[in-house]
Amino acid sequence: MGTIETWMKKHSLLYTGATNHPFIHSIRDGTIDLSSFKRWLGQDYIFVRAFVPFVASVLLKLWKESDESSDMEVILGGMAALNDELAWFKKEASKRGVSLSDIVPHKANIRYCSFLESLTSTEVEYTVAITAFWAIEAVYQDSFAHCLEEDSKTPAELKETCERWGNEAFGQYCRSLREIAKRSLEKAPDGVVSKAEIVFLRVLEHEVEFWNMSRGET
Ligand SMILES: Cc1ncc(CNC=O)c(N)n1
Repeated sequence: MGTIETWMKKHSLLYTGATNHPFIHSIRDGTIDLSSFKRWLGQDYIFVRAFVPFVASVLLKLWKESDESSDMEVILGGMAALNDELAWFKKEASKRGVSLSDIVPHKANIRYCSFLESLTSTEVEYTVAITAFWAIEAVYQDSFAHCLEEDSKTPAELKETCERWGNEAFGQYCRSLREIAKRSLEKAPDGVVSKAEIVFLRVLEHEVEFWNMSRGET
């Protein structure tokens, strides 16, 4: 059994907590209030701005540490998509009257962004960073895909947001990242695999905190 498959079984409660959070349920059942959505939008814009340099650091580690040449295209493609994503946040914010330049980062967001920054250190192995990258993307894919399911009551004005991360192409991209992480973990020494597992769990915890914050709970 693959390392990631094992982790998913072992930590399924936490993974489900991150991907079936009450914030996501409230989108899925149409009970979300607009203020929560706007809070999430502004905070996520700040997060994505910190995510870009993190992805750049993954590319740098790949170039230095990995011989798997096709991995670069996948990660570079992800980075290019973040360019569109930042433009989308700006458009969406202006449509909803959210001023992105006035957003004050929330504590949970600051903690998550600092965690990302800590992973950019040259001391952190490529295997560990690519595992985090996959987990961060996979949580959004699985979460927002729930909001697009057959029986969901996602409000029409939130469909576009859910499709951004819940669409099939993003799903395929996440499967590619998982495959890259899986192969890297297979070749890594036990100590690095252990570090990657801890980082995987930290990502899930940060994602749960991020949703809590978006609901206005912390
Ligand atoms: C908090 C959080 N986690 C994951 C993502 C998805 N990655 C890039 O958009 C995101 N936007 N925000």
